[in-house]
Amino acid sequence: MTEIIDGNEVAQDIRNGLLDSIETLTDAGTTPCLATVLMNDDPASETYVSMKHKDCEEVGIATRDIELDPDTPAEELFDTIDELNADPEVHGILVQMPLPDHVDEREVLRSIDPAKDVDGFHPENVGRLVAGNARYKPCTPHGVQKLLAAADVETEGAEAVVVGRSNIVGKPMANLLIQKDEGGNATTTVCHSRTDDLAEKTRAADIVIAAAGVPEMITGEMLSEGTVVIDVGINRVETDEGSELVGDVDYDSAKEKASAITPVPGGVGPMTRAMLLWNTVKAAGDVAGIEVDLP
Ligand SMILES: Nc1nc2c(c(=O)[nH]1)N[C@@H](CN(C=O)c1ccc(C(=O)N[C@@H](CCC(=O)O)C(=O)O)cc1)CN2
Repeated sequence: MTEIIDGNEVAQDIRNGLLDSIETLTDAGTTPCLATVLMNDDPASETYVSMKHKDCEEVGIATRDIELDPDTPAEELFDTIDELNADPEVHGILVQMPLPDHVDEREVLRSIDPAKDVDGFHPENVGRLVAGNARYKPCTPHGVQKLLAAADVETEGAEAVVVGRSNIVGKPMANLLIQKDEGGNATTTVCHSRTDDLAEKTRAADIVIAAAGVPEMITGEMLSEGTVVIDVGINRVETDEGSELVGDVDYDSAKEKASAITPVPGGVGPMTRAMLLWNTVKAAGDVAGIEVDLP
């Protein structure tokens, strides 16, 4: 029987597990607060940002919602970030990706105060992660670790294959998997568009994490019996019946081989949002000097 790892359920557990810490912080005068900056008019990004606000509202995290027209000069975005950096009531800042072409994404990430960088994308935070001293684990890979733990998947000693080498998912995911921590100690291979014989690599894996951004590219015949399959892809594709969300895994054929698999939607996506709340509560705890209990 293949286990379907329910991301909505695990994310709800994470949100519930944050409630006491949020209450403690709020009672001590530090209500955790997340500021989001949206500078694109992609409907998917708008959906993600509004879901993040709804999640915050559900658990008692305050929010600031900043929307900039995609044509806004980059300087205005930097001024906005400077203001949020200086605002003592804001603990976490998230600039929704992607950004318009005229804005240098790296410069934007560098301009966020690393202590408020709840995405974990600032070079200082990337460096800390790689060095095994993470301040904030990036939300999607951290969410994947929580999903694996919820499904009792042992990473220690496992052969893990990460398909994709993005800065948001592939690279930090591989880094977390090789750390000497819980959810790490895996023998990890990173595959990408130049990998020779991808199927050979995925067939040798105990855990496959698909994060290539290519709809349904990992099929059942690329997997061995009993593989754990985590699908990070979120691709909107047009079908005869209209548009549909699919992952980077061909769910039906992969499910035939997998011992456990995440669906899309309802797998990794909700966890990305839950771990953002986690990082925001951590950020507020650090500011308040209160050691919060994190689930
Ligand atoms: N600053 C950031 N930008 C982006 C990130 C990020 O981590 N930080 N990741 C992705 C998108 N993303 C977060 O913003 C994200 C994607 C999907 C979901 C989600 O909940 N998906 C649902 C389905 C939602 C739907 O119906 O469309 C699911 O999978 O069940 C949340 C966050 C790019 N940008």
